[in-house]
Amino acid sequence: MNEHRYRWRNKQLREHVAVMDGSIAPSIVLQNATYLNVYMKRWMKAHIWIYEDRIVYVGDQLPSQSDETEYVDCSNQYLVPGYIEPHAHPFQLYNPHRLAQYASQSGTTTLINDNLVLLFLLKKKKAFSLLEGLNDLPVSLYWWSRFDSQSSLQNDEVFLRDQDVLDWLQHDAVLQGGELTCWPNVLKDDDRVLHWMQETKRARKPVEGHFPGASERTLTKMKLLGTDGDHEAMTGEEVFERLRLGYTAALRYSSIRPDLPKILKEMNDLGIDTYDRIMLTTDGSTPSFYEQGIMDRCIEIALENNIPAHEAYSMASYNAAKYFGMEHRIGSIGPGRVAHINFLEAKDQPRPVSVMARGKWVKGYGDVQKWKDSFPWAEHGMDKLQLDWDMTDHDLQFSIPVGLHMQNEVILKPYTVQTPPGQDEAYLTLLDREGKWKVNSMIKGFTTSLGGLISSYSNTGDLVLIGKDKKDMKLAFNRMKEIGGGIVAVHEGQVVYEIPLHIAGMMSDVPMEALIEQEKGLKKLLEEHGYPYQDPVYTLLFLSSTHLPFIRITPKGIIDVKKKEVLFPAIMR
Ligand SMILES: Nc1ncnc2[nH]cnc12
Repeated sequence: MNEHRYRWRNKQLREHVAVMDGSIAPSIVLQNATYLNVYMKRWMKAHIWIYEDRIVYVGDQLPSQSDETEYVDCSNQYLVPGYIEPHAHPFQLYNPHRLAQYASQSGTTTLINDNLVLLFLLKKKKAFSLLEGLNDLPVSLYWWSRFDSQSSLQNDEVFLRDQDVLDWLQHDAVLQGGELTCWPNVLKDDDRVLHWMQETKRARKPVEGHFPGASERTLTKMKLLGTDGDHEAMTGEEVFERLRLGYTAALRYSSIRPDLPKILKEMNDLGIDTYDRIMLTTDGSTPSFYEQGIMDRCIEIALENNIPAHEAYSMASYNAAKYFGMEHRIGSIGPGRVAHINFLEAKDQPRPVSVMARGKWVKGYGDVQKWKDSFPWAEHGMDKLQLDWDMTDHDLQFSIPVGLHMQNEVILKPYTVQTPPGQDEAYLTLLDREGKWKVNSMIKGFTTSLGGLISSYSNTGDLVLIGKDKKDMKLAFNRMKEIGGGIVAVHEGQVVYEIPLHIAGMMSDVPMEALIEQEKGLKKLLEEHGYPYQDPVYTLLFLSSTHLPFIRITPKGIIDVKKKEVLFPAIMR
């Protein structure tokens, strides 16, 4: 474990003190800086000394020793702590490495990431070595430990072994337990998850909820069971309730729920003016949503809604650091913290002109840290998808009378399928990526004309097939298999669009800017074929996710979410 990523060794701590004693020169001195002191909620002036990856001094002294020291005159800039994304899903077609690179350019230099995809794709040992490997970046990547698959698997009971979850919870890179997308089961009788929640608290780490539309009673009961935070408030009222009950509330601005402006207006109308337990999150937005920025964009929206600047910047830094019990390391400009610092031209312009991450320049001033172009995913067991089986016509026989009717990108209601399929109905198949089982149904509201679309990107990593033409659907499968995983669209016998996902069929390894264009192309194609909503990638992700109402297609079969009942089981191929 290269621990220095999560803690400094005694030798390093002694060096930091030696810088103060003047026997070692600091690496960088940020001179005449106006910086946000988040502890006292005020802008102050100081010289800030950096040594390697750490802030070692903030005050009016300059170092006696300074050969090799880089002096930076910050007199006409405003310095704020590096931004923290407290609730990242680093696999929405992008991968953790590319997301971190891209996020750092707009000042988000700490991300707390969902481990769900790692649970599906890697055994624990491999996952932990991936976490170490991802530490080659100057940003701070932390993780959370999931307690459920968020779907209904054939092997649900062995998806998460007790000891594995406990090992995840103990890991230095893991800062929280959850998110609790399985909260109804916990409330009912799932003592395994309840045990893991208690183990999380014993480790002095918070438990994150997932309580959309939850009543006061549910929020209270989940508090009694040990939940600390929730990011699902969609109104000012729902934020008020969470704060009143002692939750930390992350306000969301995401591709599927861009609620932040509305929430802030309603919070202002309700007279909420206590922000210490407020964070901001983009909650795993799909690539093109991030063109407008990440946490910097959330701060900008807060400033536009009259949130005091020192509060807005703290929401995206210090408040998150405190929530995770990490304020000794991240979230502020003070001695001892990791040198994540954003340099602004003005207090009301959160998009930094320069970014320092772990004491290295990653944007703007100085010799900018050159990112390694890509990450050795194959060495970490996440290579291209290799299927050793083929689809047959037998896979495309549809007899189930119940289909999934889209109410929006992600809410699905059951309906009685029509024969022959109606204009806005399409065949829907979920195929096991190992080729063992299949589930056939219909989907209403996804497309009115597209011959075939396949996606190896899904909640469980199994293959989602949608289309109006069975030949096109098979062609899409063959092309996806040929390119080693991805999203492929076929129409009238031709491949009309594809997004390669060469990291285990789930993630792309192209730079974010290119991926954003690829996603835009997919959205345009699907719009031309009658997809009526804004976020098709989320539709593909959540078709098999049982944390959303009302009906899902999952590895176990067609599931009634509320009743947790298998309406039509998966069939072995
Ligand atoms: N619960 C979830 N799982 C995966 N990705 C998500 N993006 C937003 N919520 C998510």
